[in-house]
Amino acid sequence: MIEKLLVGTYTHKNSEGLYELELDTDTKKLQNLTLVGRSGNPTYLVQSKANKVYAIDAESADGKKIGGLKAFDASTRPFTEIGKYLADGTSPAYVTVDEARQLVYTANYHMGVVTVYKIAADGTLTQTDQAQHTGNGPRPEQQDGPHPHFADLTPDNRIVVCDLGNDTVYVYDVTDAGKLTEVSRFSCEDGFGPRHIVFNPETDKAYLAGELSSKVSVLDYDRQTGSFSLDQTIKTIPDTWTEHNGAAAIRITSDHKYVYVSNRGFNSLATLAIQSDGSVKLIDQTPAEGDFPRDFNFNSDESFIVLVNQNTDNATLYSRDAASGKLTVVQKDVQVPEGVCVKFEY
Ligand SMILES: O=C1O[C@H](COP(=O)(O)O)[C@@H](O)[C@H](O)[C@H]1O
Repeated sequence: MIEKLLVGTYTHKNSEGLYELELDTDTKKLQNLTLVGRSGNPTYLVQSKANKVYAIDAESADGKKIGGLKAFDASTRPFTEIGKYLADGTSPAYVTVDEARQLVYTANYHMGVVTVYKIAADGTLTQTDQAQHTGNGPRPEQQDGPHPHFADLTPDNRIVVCDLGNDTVYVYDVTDAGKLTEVSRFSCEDGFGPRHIVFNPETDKAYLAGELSSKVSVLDYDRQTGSFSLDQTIKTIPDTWTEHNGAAAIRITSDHKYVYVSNRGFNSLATLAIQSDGSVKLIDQTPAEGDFPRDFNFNSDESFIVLVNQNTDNATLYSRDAASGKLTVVQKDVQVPEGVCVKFEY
């Protein structure tokens, strides 16, 4: 069977935007890398059920940076651009679609804002709200101000935002019209650097990746109050690793047995087994087969993982044993320029 996936990239070197790759699950091979959409630094992307793709876009006008989103109709090859939503300043780091409310959320790391857009019937966007974060953290270089890195849905359809810059996880209510109201704030330990979060919607346990600390915290999400409390925190790298590491993507399997985290520095995928009480145990580290694995994702039945290494311009394909969680490298050195986001297509 052929499954298709989209790769978001930086366009600092040889990349020109958004790429499509095929995974042949019979031959266990990634193949046919194709440029499908031109965009500046499309570091994150999302495909809607209506087959539109919203990707980060960074451009410049009159020598100044402008950043935001590009919208594409993904039913053609290459994609057809249907809209561009740019504002002064640096581009966001994350984008997602809220299908139920027909909204799009972005988290802008550099500008410290969360932005909401309404999706029109033709897939184009209109901005409906923006929340400006404030504050900072103890690490002067990376926590000089607020840096929202992630904005996505909770299991009960609120919005959770991970702010790496001020060590805070925010929960917002959102109306169908796309207006935000803050519900709660969870403070991480100093210097944790919350980056991305995933949930088990059956237990309302949340697994929060800390980029700056190379840690995962297990949180309890309370639907009554829309707030988090802390259960457990563990490292995603060995205590003996003293060089730089930044935890990046975190993904949970649909059977809620395993969480995987990419380690940029200690170039690996950490496998965390979820115990019966929802806590996690670090059981394995599988080499990334490249440098700076910023993102990875599962194919449809989660028997494979595709990972992209930003600095070595390559993707690695793993087969995954669902029972043990074990990953086996089946292909490496697949050329993908400056890959930073991996999304399998519907
Ligand atoms: O993971 C990271 O993301 C931030 C935000 O990405 P950007 O493309 O919006 O700059 C990045 O600055 C940081 O270096 C990196 O570790």
